[in-house]
Amino acid sequence: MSNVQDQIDKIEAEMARTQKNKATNYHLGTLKAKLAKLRSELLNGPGGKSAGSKDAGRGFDVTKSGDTRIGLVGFPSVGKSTLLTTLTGTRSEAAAYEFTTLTCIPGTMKYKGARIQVLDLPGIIEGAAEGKGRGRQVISTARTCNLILVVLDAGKPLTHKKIIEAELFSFGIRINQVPPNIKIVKKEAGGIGYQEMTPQTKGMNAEVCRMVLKEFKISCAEVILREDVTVDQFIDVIEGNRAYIPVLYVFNKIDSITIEELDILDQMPNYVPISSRDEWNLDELMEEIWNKCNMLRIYTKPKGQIPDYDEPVILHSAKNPTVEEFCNRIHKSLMNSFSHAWVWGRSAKHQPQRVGKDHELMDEDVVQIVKKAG
Ligand SMILES: Nc1nc2c(ncn2[C@@H]2O[C@H](COP(=O)(O)OP(=O)(O)OP(=O)(O)O)[C@@H](O)[C@H]2O)c(=O)[nH]1
Repeated sequence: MSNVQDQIDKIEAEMARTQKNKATNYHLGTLKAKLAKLRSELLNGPGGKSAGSKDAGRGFDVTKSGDTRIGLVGFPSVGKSTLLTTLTGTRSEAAAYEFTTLTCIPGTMKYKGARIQVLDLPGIIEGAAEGKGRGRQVISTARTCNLILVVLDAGKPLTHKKIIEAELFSFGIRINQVPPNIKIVKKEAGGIGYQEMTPQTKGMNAEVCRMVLKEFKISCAEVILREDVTVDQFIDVIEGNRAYIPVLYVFNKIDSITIEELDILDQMPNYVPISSRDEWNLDELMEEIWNKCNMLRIYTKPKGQIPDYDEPVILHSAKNPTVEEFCNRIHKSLMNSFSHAWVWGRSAKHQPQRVGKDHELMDEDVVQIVKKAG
């Protein structure tokens, strides 16, 4: 373990020493590939690619207890525990049991009918300070979060933000990014085919592509870059086990800074100022959490009954989910007996509208599933 960490430190030091210019571009690409491989090894064990790969394609993922899971990350004493208690009230014993081995402290809150599980992920930054011993389970739990709140002390230097971002990056977590539009098809023969659909301005070219692929022992593949990407993004697609998670920066303790200081912080994207001690601005925080998680509420309506408005089915998606995705969220086998559905709400052209499995739902629609006869 420490041996791998030593190698990582060495490469990071070499990269810091290397001046960035055209001549060193290829070398830096190779170093980045080496670094990515070592980080994977540190996370998953030698040769292992498994730990994170299962959740890489999360879309309508169902979390264990609750509809949505959010994780709190921050340096000691920034106010994570205070925030967790303010948001979730008393801690749930049942949920605590689930995580005894993780040293994650969970709580649950309800917002707009969704049960949101909030986890404190303490190991992450302590691990960063020591440079080793990051709890692997805490990291894999962080990777399953629908949203990460980076909690910062508004009175402390912004370098803390950078350190946390670097940590999350090294765990294979990509914050506030979408997966890059790159296609890589491995082949048996024929060498490397390289195509740019858009001119590359961030360091990619045919030679860098070839050298990075070589590091990953890929000698035959078709590569198509459909957008302007960085070498890091290219490596992300080769490794294929990245978790793309939205992040909100929560600046706590704004009760102890001046209005002028607050104005400066205000320029930052994805940021919410709060005081968890004085309970300032928590409404905005909840609304931002809701928006960032891309949650949709779909109400179910059993035949002949009024819809269940207390317990919506929660779906996560940046785009509108289909009726089929809704059914799969309720039960894996439901589609086998699906005939059609009745939909009331914003997605329906008339109320109700009879729809098939491909109909796209909108927030707060009401759906009644009709099963096949027999
Ligand atoms: N002024 C002010 N102090 C706060 C606020 N929130 C928390 N604190 C104080 O900050 C200190 C640390 O708060 P905690 O909630 O224990 O912080 P933590 O991030 O959980 O700390 P660790 O458990 O060490 O990781 C406590 O003394 C809190 O009373 C706030 O909004 N304003």
